[in-house]
Amino acid sequence: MKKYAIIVAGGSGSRMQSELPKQFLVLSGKPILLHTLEAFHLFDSEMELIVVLPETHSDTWELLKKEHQCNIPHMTIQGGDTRFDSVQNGLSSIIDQEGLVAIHDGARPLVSPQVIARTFESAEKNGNGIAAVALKDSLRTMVAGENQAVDRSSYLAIQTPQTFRLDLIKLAFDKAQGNAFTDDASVAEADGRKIHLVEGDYANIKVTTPEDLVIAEALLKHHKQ
Ligand SMILES: Nc1ccn([C@@H]2O[C@H](COP(=O)(O)OP(=O)(O)OP(=O)(O)O)[C@@H](O)[C@H]2O)c(=O)n1
Ligand SMILES: C[C@](O)(CO)[C@H](O)COP(=O)(O)O
Repeated sequence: MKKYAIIVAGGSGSRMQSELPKQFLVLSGKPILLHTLEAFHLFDSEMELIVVLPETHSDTWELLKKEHQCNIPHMTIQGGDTRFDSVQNGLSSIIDQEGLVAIHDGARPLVSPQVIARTFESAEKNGNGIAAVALKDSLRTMVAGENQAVDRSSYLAIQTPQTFRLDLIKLAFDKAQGNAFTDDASVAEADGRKIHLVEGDYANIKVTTPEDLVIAEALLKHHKQ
């Protein structure tokens, strides 16, 4: 089946508190977004890659691509106000109804070929494949201003890629009410789909706050050894 990847990099990175959106920051000699793009190209050089960018930063990406001699073929499109809107723009750019599409955060540069493969295998078999890992910390819930322990084995941390049969995820996004979904599995679930989890990877972090830059840089160096 034909494979696509939508790499969403349309955010402003407000929690990173950096003027330049975090996906363009350089780690281990390359912009975060370029590490992410390379991970998908390395997994399958035939896959169609779509990069979603902030409205105000298509020039930034063009300059970075030149500077880092990026020759990976990919299409770029404009993002929206929320992650949901950016994914929807990405999906609308795909004319095909048949195929599989991985949706991945541009801010997760450490995704491995094994994790990408697991999500595609599950999507081919079950309609979707969502990367997830067990929690390492204990959890508490807030109830009426008070906190109380919960059983952490009842919860999982959800990552990307989140990979789907193209027709199913396009339909789910078209039917979705509002844009407050924090991930794509929730959109598919709201359309009545059973969600199929596959093993993610603790190294597949989402670069979100400043200390994540230090962790991601160390992991990237370690991966290249
Ligand atoms: N309107 C948006 C918002 C987010 N994203 C992308 O979705 C991924 C996960 O979002 P997050 O880590 O929250 O990124 P930001 O929204 O940029 O960060 P923040 O919430 O700190 O502002 C990122 O790769 C981000 O670029 C997007 O494509 N379009
Ligand atoms: C999609 C995601 O990375 C799965 O963990 C996450 O939900 C994105 O959340 P954010 O608030 O947009 O960073």
